[in-house]
Formats: sequence, C-alpha cells, structure tokens
Amino acid sequence: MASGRILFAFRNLSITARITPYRSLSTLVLAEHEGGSIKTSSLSAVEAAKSLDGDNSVSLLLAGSGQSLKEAAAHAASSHPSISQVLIADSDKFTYPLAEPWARLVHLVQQRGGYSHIIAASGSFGKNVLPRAAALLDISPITDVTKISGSNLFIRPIYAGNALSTVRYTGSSPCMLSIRATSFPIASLPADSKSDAASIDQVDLSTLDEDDSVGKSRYIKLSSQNVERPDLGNAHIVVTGGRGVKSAENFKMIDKLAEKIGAAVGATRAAVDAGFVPNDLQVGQTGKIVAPELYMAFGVSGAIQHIAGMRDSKVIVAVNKDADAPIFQVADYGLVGDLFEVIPELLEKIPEKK
Ligand SMILES: Cc1cc2nc3c(=O)[nH]c(=O)nc-3n(C[C@H](O)[C@H](O)[C@H](O)COP(=O)(O)OP(=O)(O)OC[C@H]3O[C@@H](n4cnc5c(N)ncnc54)[C@H](O)[C@@H]3O)c2cc1C
Repeated sequence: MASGRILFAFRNLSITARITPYRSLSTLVLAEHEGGSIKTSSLSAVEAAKSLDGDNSVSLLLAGSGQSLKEAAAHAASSHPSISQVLIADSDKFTYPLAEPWARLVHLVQQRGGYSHIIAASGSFGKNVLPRAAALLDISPITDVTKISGSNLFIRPIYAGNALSTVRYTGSSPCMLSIRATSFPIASLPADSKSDAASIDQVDLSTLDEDDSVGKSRYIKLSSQNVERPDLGNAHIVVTGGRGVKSAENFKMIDKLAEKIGAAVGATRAAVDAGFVPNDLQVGQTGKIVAPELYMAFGVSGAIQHIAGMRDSKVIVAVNKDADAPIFQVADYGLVGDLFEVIPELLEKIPEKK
C-alpha cells in the first residue's frame, strides 16, 4: 500500500516534469533604432516572433545612450501590440551599434531572461551580432528565415533562392533566428495603435562594465550616402541599373528616374564592380534583399545571384535590348529595347512630383 502511494506520487512528479518544458514561448527581439524610432526591419522581427505562437511573450532589446534611446524606447513600447516589454541598455558602450558589446549584452540578457527564442532582422546589424552572440551562448543560429511553420520549424532559401529548405531546430535553448524582413511585412498599424504601452525596463549593466572584451572594437566613423531617398531595403519602388548602363555618368539617368518616382536606387554587382555606384546599392545574393511593390531593372541580364535579391518583388519590369536575357523569365512586364531611348522617354512622360 505504502509503495503504491509512493509510485502514485512518483507518477505525478514525472507528469509535472514532462509538462514544464512546454511552457509558453518567450522571445527576445534585437532591435535597431534611428532618430528616436524603431526601424521597420526590427518590427518585422516582431511580426516573425508573433508567428511563432499566439501566446509568445515578446521582449524588445534596445541599446544606445541618451535622449534618442529614450525616444526610441517610448516609440517601441507602443509600436506593436505583440511587444510586452522593452528592455533598454543605456550606456556609452552602445552609442554606436558595435557587434562585440551587443553580443555580450545579448548573452547577459539571455542568461537572466531564459528566452526560448532570439530573433533579429537579417541586415548588416543582425548578421554582425547574431553569430557572436550565438558563439557566446554555444548555440547554432538559423539564418535568413522566410517562413515560420512552428516554434522549431523554419523555412529558408538555399542555392541563391533556387530551393527552399525546411529546417527543424533540435539544439539547446534559445533558438536563434535571423529573418528576412521582406518576408514578414508589418500589418499596417496606425501610430500609437496600442492602447496599453509595453513596460520599459533598464538592463542592469554592472557586470558588463567589468567585462574587458567589450572594448576590443571601436567606432571610427560612419560613411553613408546623404541622399533624401527611401532606404533600399524598405523602399516601395526600386530602380536598378546594370552593366548595360555603361558608366557612372549614365547612371545619373537612373538616379533622375528614381527621384522622379520616389524610388530607391539599386545596382547589380557588375555595375558596382565597374565603379558606377557604391557597393551599398548592390542587390542580390551578396548584396541587399529587396521585395518592393515595383522593381524596375534597366540593362540587367538577370543572373541567378541578382534574381536571389529581388525575386520576391510584387511587380518586376525589365528593359533589356537582348530578348533572350534571363531577366525576362521573372519579369511581369518586359520591354526589349535600348535603355538609352526608354529612360529619357520615361523621364519626359512622367509628370513632375507635386
Ligand atoms: C558568388 C557570387 C555572388 C554574386 N552576387 C551578386 C549579387 O549579389 N548581385 C548581383 O547583381 N550579381 C551578383 N553576382 C554577379 C552575377 O553573376 C552577374 O555577373 C551580375 O549580376 C551581372 O550584372 P549585370 O546584369 O549588370 O551585367 P551583365 O550580365 O553584363 O548584363 C548586362 C545586360 O545589359 C543589357 N544591355 C546592354 N546594353 C543595353 C542597352 N543599351 N539597353 C538595354 N539593355 C542593355 C545586356 O543585354 C545584358 O543583358 C555574383 C556572382 C557570384 C559568383
């Protein structure tokens, strides 16, 4: 009888032990901010977190210093209904988003919070921070996720986007992901759409201050194009020029057209390598991944490495003088013609912006 009771109690215990690992998910989203606002790509990472599980509790991690961090935290707290907590790391160490201190921060926050998932958008920030943080946590991240089919089941492109692989994560917690922001569009949320703003909490950085490895990299300068153009990664329209544009001087036509229709400018690697434009405009496997409403390609042959970066665009228009150019296989509208005739005609016929 006594042993029966013990067995019964033991069974109860074993049931409890089996249930606890299936507690609801909690996700840490690593977010970038600029000018006091959260970047759209980071909100896409929140969308991805939401699709892991309806009950997922989402914490957003922001780092920086001073007033812009405070403004970004306030914006983050009411920017998406799925965010339940905003964690802020306020220190001079984070004035610039250097990967090494950020990786230490992620490690620290994960040790305290025990999140089941860590997600960042797959931009240069995420690509810089995630591998370092993963090494500190001794886990293997899953990169460039385009679809979430379950809390440990993900879809990501391989072979320059020519095949999709389904990956089941079987490693230890946390499961770390980088997501393609273009695959997780943000449901249109009016500003301050959330009635209950998420709580904002400071991360205690005292242990980080003692960590010598944090100061190993230092910020030197930021060089970026100072143009009032939409960001290539988030633009609704992208006008891209390829080697067919022939020179940096001719590329000004692409610029003019982009300006006229409020588009971002993109380029192929051949155009970048030829020195027509800087490499931050490169679209493709080794450049930026874009998925605008409208993608216009002029003098672009359509190599698979280029297609890998723009194939998810909603409408693709291609102008090429070679009727057999592979770009026409992915184009919704194709025009076999000389870009040096077509672009001036477009510039003439498109009305000036009011
Ligand atoms: C590992 C690896 C990674 C790569 N990553 C990328 C990447 O991220 N992005 C990328 O773009 N490429 C990438 N590439 C390079 C890629 O393979 C191609 O070489 C490149 O995309 C070709 O660029 P293009 O279409 O501008 O040039 P081309 O292939 O030379 O095509 C030029 C096109 O312009 C047309 N043309 C010429 N004159 C005119 C005219 N007057 N009017 C109309 N059309 C005209 C021609 O018919 C031709 O089709 C990568 C390659 C490798 C090996």
